[in-house]
Amino acid sequence: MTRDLLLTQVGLPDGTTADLAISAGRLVEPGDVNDPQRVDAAGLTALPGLVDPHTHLREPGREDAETIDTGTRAAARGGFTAVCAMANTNPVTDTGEQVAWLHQAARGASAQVVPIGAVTKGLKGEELAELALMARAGVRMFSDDGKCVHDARLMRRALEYLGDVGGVIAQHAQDPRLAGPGACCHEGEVSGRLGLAGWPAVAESVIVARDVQLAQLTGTPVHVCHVSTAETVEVLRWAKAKGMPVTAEVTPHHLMLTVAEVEGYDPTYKVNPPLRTEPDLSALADALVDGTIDMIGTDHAPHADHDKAHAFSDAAFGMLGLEQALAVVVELFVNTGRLDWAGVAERMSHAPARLARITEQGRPLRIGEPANLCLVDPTARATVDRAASASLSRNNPWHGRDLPDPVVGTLWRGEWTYAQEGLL
Ligand SMILES: NC(=O)N[C@@H](CC(=O)O)C(=O)O
Ligand SMILES: [Zn+2]
Ligand SMILES: [Zn+2]
Repeated sequence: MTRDLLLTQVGLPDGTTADLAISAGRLVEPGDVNDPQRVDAAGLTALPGLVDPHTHLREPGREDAETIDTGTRAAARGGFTAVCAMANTNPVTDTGEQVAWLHQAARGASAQVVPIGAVTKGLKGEELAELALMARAGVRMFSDDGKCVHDARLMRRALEYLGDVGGVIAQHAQDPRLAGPGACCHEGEVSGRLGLAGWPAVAESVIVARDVQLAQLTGTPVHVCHVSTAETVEVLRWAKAKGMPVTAEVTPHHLMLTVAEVEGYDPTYKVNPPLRTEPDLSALADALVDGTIDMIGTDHAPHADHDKAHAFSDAAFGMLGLEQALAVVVELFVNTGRLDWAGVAERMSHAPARLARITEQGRPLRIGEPANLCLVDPTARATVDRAASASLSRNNPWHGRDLPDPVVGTLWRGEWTYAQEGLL
């Protein structure tokens, strides 16, 4: 049994200050703790534990890039108490057995691991995976992420099946014909000048426009992964105004970095979908603030050096995300006054927990609730050092940048999964 805990004078998302007491993994009345460990939290803010709707853990199959252990330690370092694990592992999470394996393998991890099931067998886009058996094993979110479910008929059938189990499909929206083979850079002036195959914005928004209508038709919700363009924001705004069942996420990198990063041909900045333009970034930011985009998804995509250290066109797609996600959100939205802490908690904890139907996460910090929280120092800053990461991989797009360094501690079920030196 871990020791009781008392966090004194901690700021809460609603702007008030209180003492938070924790016993047996739950928030309790401050009078109900016994000989607690005391932490002076004056000046710090407590957020509900962050929930990532989109993480690549790489285990099983690519344990040289990330494992459940290292990936969830990176999550804890970033303030996350739950991560939804994408299905594009080897083997793919496309059966009930594979879901059960992941639940078992994640015992002892530093955060809750929520398996996402594949929509199609082997992510091949040809026949449906064992949706009902995975649902029986507890899966509610399904995705072929890395690949788009591009066959409209298959997408419709998957949505029809999932209606009965209360599921949702998270779509990697990329028309494979419009973003043809080799497409690796936002189609525009930069791709032309650098001689890189273009990935046009419209390849994303046409799939989103189709999917929101399939969601409407079937009544089963669609979630749009890593929204990257102003055109997609327009489609989402229209779909939500019509009451179509759709949610969407945006990554920290699509909010802060533009295609200009690609000028140096550094494969660290090769990601799917590609980094876009300033007008896209401002449309994405406005959409996150006004609720058109519901939440942050990190798309934490670790890759070993030997998969990244190639010519830009040959390198793997993806970048790390868990450890600096909150830092980027603080810099862009809290420090500019565009979101308060309650707004951050909604977009990085409550909304993703609702999406993934994780009942014990994304809860308000109230007596009786599970003690999942992240302690934040709103003023701390640091220069990011990719070597200091808990991840096994080093493809960190924030390396060398001066950013907020907000997370000082993370508690999952009342236990410290991360605590900055000197906190305890
Ligand atoms: N985002 C990426 O560039 N890569 C992801 C797949 C994905 O999210 O599409 C990966 O698995 O590496
Ligand atoms: Zn994707
Ligand atoms: Zn992904």
